[in-house]
Amino acid sequence: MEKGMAALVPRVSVVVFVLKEKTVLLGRRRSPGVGYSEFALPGGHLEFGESFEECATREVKEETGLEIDKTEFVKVTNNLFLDEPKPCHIVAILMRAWLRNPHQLPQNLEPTKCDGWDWYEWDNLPEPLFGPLKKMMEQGFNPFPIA
Ligand SMILES: Nc1ncnc2c1ncn2[C@H]1C[C@H](O)[C@@H](COP(=O)(O)OP(=O)(O)OP(=O)(O)O)O1
Ligand SMILES: [Mg+2]
Repeated sequence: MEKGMAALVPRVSVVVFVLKEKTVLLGRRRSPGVGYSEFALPGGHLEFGESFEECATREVKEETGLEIDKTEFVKVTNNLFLDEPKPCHIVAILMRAWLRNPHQLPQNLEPTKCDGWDWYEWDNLPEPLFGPLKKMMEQGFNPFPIA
């Protein structure tokens, strides 16, 4: 490999459908890079030694202040962003969870990364939606458990 060139490796991200009644929590991304200005789920990179549930709990807390409960795995996706200025390959672990206290409000704790958080119905999602999320929605995925 050329000197000074970072190795390109896949990374693992944990992203969370935080569910409240019939809605899911989304925020508009402000961090430079993939999904800039698009609506996406809270989440981030899995840290060394973490379980998926621990990572979900930590990322949601860091980004929104919300405490989640009943966190469970729903799906894994393989995401290639090869045409980006900084190409990346993300294995996304999608989790779902509910609020520990249904009255707790989301806070925008990382305002350089996100415009703010709000609840949206799955049938009426905001645009522009982050690519991987849009694809899942178009394929008929639904994050809510079957009643
Ligand atoms: N729904 C999704 N499907 C696939 N990939 C996603 C999804 N949501 C986010 N990602 C990707 C985008 C990013 O490349 C990656 C990490 O998320 P991101 O929010 O950018 O990290 P972060 O800055 O919050 O975490 P860290 O501080 O751990 O790096 O996950
Ligand atoms: Mg994040």
